[in-house]
Formats: sequence, structure tokens, C-alpha cells
Amino acid sequence: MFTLKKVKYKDVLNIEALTIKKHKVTCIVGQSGSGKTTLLRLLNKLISCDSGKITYKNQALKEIDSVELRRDLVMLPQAPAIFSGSIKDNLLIGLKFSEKPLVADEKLLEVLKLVRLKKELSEDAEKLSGGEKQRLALGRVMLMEPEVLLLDEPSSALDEDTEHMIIEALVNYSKENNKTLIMVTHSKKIAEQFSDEIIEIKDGRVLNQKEV
Ligand SMILES: Nc1ncnc2c1ncn2[C@@H]1O[C@H](COP(=O)(O)OP(=O)(O)OP(=O)(O)O)[C@@H](O)[C@H]1O
Repeated sequence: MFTLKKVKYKDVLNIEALTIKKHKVTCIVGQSGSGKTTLLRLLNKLISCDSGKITYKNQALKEIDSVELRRDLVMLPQAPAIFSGSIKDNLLIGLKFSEKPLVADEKLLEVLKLVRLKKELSEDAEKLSGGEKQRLALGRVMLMEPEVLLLDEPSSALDEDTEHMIIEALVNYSKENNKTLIMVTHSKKIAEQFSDEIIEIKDGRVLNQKEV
């Protein structure tokens, strides 16, 4: 799905070769500051590499229109934005931005259940806790049903039990719907348990890529 060859980005990333497979769960692990977020941003074309080549579905990423690309991929940043308004507004905003058809409340409630958020659609989103906001943002991304989900520490604000539940639900959802899930995580335990492949980054380089 993605291939990277001799990719350099400033002094931050220097990747000889890397492949990320379609329909798999790939976890990216590594110390803080090792370049994990930068890698996701390169894949999402938020930034471009200084040299080397990245391809997506065998096409050079630089030749793919960013708007087209983002119909396929959605990235959830480490600190996702929550907008003033209700939970429903916040769930629908991703669909509105990407000009996708809106969905009925029933579907929204299904997604809330999936991310284990026991709240009413009408509740004020800004009053949610940090972990609840993170789950709401994850629900927003899942609702957009992209082919590829790029998630930057989607469970960093959650306790271990909730984290486990959410990641499990997310992985099941991805497998059942043939999604490609690329996820940065601080947790080696989560990576070992849920991924098909683990990419370990150290000082901007791929230290290890292994099938689990
Ligand atoms: N555009 C940039 N120019 C220069 N340095 C950058 C740029 N973007 C990121 N960096 C630096 O690159 C390093 C890697 O950043 P990155 O956010 O990718 O790390 P990370 O592995 O995701 O870290 P964390 O786990 O703490 O989120 C950091 O030292 C950061 O300051």
C-alpha cells in the first residue's frame, strides 16, 4: 500500500526502505522524538520528503492530489480538535468537511457505543474529559470510513482497561471492514497484542520491522 525508499526529511527521518501493507494493522513504536508523528505526516502528505520516494497504491505520493488522497486516508492527530457544540455536531463535522453524506442518529449512536462513550448526542462536547474527547474524535474518524486510518496515539489519554477495549474495538472494526490501520502507540503491549506488523523507529531510522 505504502512504500518508502531512501526517504529523508530534514534531520528528523532517514528511512532506507519500508513497506506498509494493505488491510493490516501496523503499529509504529519508538521513543519520544524518534520521528513517529513525522512519518504519519509524510504518509498523509501534510509534509513532503526532501529526497527519496513514497508511493501509495503504486503511485508516487507527490503526484496524487492531496484532496483525492484524503478521501482515502484520514489522520487523527495526537491532540484532536473538539469544536464547540454537541457531541452530534462533533461527530458529523468530519463528514461535512469531506463532503460525504451525513448519517442518521442511529449510526452515530452505534459509533459512540463502539468507542465506549456513554453520552447523549445532544451533550456539550467541550464538557467531556480529555479521554472522552479523544474517543469522540476517534468516533468522528471511524464515521468517515476511510480506507486508511492514520492514528497518532489514539489512546494516550485513556487508562489501561479503556485503552485495551478501545483498541480492540478499533482493530475489530478495521478487520471486519477491510481497513488499513496505521497507528502510533507508546504501548509495546498494545503493539504486540493487536498488530500484524510492528515498525520500530529510533532516531529517525527504522530499527526493526517485524510481523507479529
Ligand atoms: N518540521 C520540522 N523541522 C525540524 N524538526 C522537526 C520538524 N518536525 C519535527 N521535528 C523534530 O523531529 C523530532 C521528531 O518529532 P516527532 O513528532 O516525529 O516525534 P515522535 O516520535 O512522534 O515523538 P512523540 O512520541 O513525543 O510524539 C522532534 O525532535 C521534533 O522536534
